[in-house]
Amino acid sequence: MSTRQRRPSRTYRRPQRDPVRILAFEALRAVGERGAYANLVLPPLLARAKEDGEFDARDAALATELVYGTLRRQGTYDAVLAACVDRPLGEVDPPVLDVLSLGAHQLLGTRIPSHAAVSSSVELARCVVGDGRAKFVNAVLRRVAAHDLDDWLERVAPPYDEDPERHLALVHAHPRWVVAALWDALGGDRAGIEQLLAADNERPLVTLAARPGRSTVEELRAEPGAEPGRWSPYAVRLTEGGEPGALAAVRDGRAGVQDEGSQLVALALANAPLTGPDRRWLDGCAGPGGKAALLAALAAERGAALVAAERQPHRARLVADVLDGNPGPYQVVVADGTRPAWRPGSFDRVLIDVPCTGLGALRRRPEARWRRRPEDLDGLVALQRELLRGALAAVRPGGVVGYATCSPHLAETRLVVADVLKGLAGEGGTAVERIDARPLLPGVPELGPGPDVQLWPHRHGTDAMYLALLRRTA
Ligand SMILES: C[S@@+](CC[C@H](N)C(=O)[O-])C[C@H]1O[C@@H](n2cnc3c(N)ncnc32)[C@H](O)[C@@H]1O
Repeated sequence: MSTRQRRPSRTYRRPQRDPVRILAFEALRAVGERGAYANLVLPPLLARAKEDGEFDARDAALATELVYGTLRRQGTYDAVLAACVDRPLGEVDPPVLDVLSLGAHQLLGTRIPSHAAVSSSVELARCVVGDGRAKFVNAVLRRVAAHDLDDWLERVAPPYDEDPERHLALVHAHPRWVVAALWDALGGDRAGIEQLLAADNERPLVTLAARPGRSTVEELRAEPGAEPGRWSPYAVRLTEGGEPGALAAVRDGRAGVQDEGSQLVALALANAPLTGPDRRWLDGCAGPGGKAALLAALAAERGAALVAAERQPHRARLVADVLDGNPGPYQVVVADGTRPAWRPGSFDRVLIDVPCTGLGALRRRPEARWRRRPEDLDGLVALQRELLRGALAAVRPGGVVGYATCSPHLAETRLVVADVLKGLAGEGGTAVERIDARPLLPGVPELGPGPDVQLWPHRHGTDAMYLALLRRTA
């Protein structure tokens, strides 16, 4: 018999499974690995967790905050993590990096106590990437936990006076090129751009639009915490959150979830002065159909009909769903606005809400700022010009076109309009005059020098929508 004493083996402890953090990790993986959108990935994951009885409302709120916060501040957390990892972050396995980012957010962006943030991240790592890498996660997050966010920003961001754009990029978690583009569009001093960048990091209230003739603001205000919007007569803001999809009016399509900026764009186009008949309206980039639904309802009140055109068949189907039940005539068509399926001069009013970088809607798409590249602009701007030319061909002389983007990037807003108008002037055919859009957004202050309008999250509480109104004169 051996006389050797056996060392007591360390008893293996199973990792603690935390459904909230596992779900947040799954959502981050879907966004990072499959290019999914957090606002689309998260709701079905949350619904399943609730159905399985794993989640209550507080768990859902925490999971949402962890996913949105981690994605939104990714650039800042990457800079902090890079200072705590002894190899380039690109060499860290993406799932491990997701665990680290989630941990960094809990440590630096929430009130979760440091010990709980580290230990829950280590347990998560044990569940999803294994015990070996959990040790690495533990070591890195302990380094992160040594400082608070302000301390870290002083360490990783250059002083403002040395490099203002990089400073703001790290402090407010935006890519540098986005800071530069937003600042160009906004103009002004440091205070304005800081307010805008900070507003981009706030989750907006859910806003509903009561579609005229189908539901009323009074009906929607019966919801707990519902308040009238700030600018649109059809808007209701849900100040206590909740699930808008559960509301009967939203479920039946009589109301929709729609930012007030989008409502204002549709309203301004609908109210822009024109000469001659006002019966045929076109939404040339209609999918998924938010503005088309408001326009179709307004058109119905005035005895006009809306054609809603969309190039992608699956998005055209979404438009058809949204318009179903509209009280007046409408048609949904799959059509490419650069090669119109209608005769020139067919419409009295045309909205062209073009595909864009979406830099005006960063509040609701937390990952978008990191995914977009400045190179994306080339293709988008070329398409935007083509679509605006197509819209001007589609409207009859005397009719109006609204050119809208949910980006304030000057290359997508003023420069597109200026380029197209310059081109038309050289051609000597179609003639266009600009309409001052500002009086068509009554009561809304600080819309810019005109004649176009630019809304801003920090000034108006809306997405940064842009609208130029053009009337064909020949
Ligand atoms: C910014 S979204 C429009 C949002 C929509 N107006 C709303 O309020 O729900 C732009 C839409 O234009 C569509 N699109 C892109 N290229 C197009 C084209 N050449 N012709 C028509 N639609 C196009 C995209 O598929 C996308 O659905």
